Amino acid sequence: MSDTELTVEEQLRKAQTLSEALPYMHLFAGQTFVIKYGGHAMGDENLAHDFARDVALLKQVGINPIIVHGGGPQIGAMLERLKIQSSFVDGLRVTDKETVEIAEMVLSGSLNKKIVSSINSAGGLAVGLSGKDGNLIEAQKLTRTKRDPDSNIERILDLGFVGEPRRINPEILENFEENNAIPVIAPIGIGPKGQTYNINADTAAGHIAAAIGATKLIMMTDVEGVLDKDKNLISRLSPADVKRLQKDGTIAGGMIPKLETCLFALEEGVDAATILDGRIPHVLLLEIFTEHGIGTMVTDHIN
Ligand SMILES: Nc1ncnc2c1ncn2[C@@H]1O[C@H](COP(=O)(O)OP(=O)(O)O)[C@@H](O)[C@H]1O
Ligand SMILES: CC(=O)N[C@@H](CCC(=O)OP(=O)(O)O)C(=O)O
Repeated sequence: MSDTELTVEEQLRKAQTLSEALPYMHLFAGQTFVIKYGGHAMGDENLAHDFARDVALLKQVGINPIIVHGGGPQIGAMLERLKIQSSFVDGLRVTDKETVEIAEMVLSGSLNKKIVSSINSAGGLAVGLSGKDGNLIEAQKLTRTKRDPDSNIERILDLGFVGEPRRINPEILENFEENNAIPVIAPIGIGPKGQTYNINADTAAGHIAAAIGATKLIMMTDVEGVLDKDKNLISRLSPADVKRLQKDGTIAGGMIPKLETCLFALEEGVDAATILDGRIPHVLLLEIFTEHGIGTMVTDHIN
């Protein structure tokens, strides 16, 4: 519908919404937000288009958005096409030599470029890179342990080429900021011997947010936010709440690395970490520029 077809009330409401955004624009100008764009959130063409426009808008109003993207479902589809089996432990893909090659190809290749070109078509200046570029994400093999409930013995799980960031070198991102560019980062890390590591995108986003002193970490996924046992949305969580939900099994699968990352980011000085429903059109704008945020906010400041 064009603006001329709107009633006066509808036009006024539009103007009001824009005007309400002004204090947030002032508040956030010059701040850096790390936005994790999940593989599930990027499935729908219209939503992907909205996302790209929102990111371009953030940059236009003086916020510095840094995009870290996932692509779990897209890696899964490629593995299936190639008839390669895949399994997950606590939301992390067990990654052998063949799988890490596919993960890198999908994440740093077509998927990264799709997001870049979509933001550029929306008027932004996006540049794609992986954690290997500029040594952005130096990684090491992730070690995960699990306690056997029967024997109470702690076992080391071998997840193959799953990495965790060891050191983030954010200098390359500063160059992007100086040139008004929006970095779009694929979560692939480089090991000490040049190995390629597959890093969970939430984990990569959290480490990048911590290393650059981001104000906010925003994670876009395919659920409303964190749900309780009765499937009701939990709007705010303290770190202690997260630990309790983890212990009683309310959170599982992909929500585990997401919330672990939120806790890590808060400990490292990020103000707030928010999990948002990427299925809602323009969810980023709603979260950032309106009084009532949506989704689940993990924060130390519970009032
Ligand atoms: N308590 C919970 N609340 C919400 N989602 C949960 C919860 N526990 C497990 N999940 C699962 O976590 C998923 C989100 O993680 P994931 O699939 O890795 O998303 P993404 O690809 O966006 O990173 C949800 O789709 C849901 O299946
Ligand atoms: C180690 C690990 O699990 N890596 C992930 C990387 C992509 C990712 O995290 O994508 P989403 O955010 O869309 O889930 C994977 O292979 O699926």
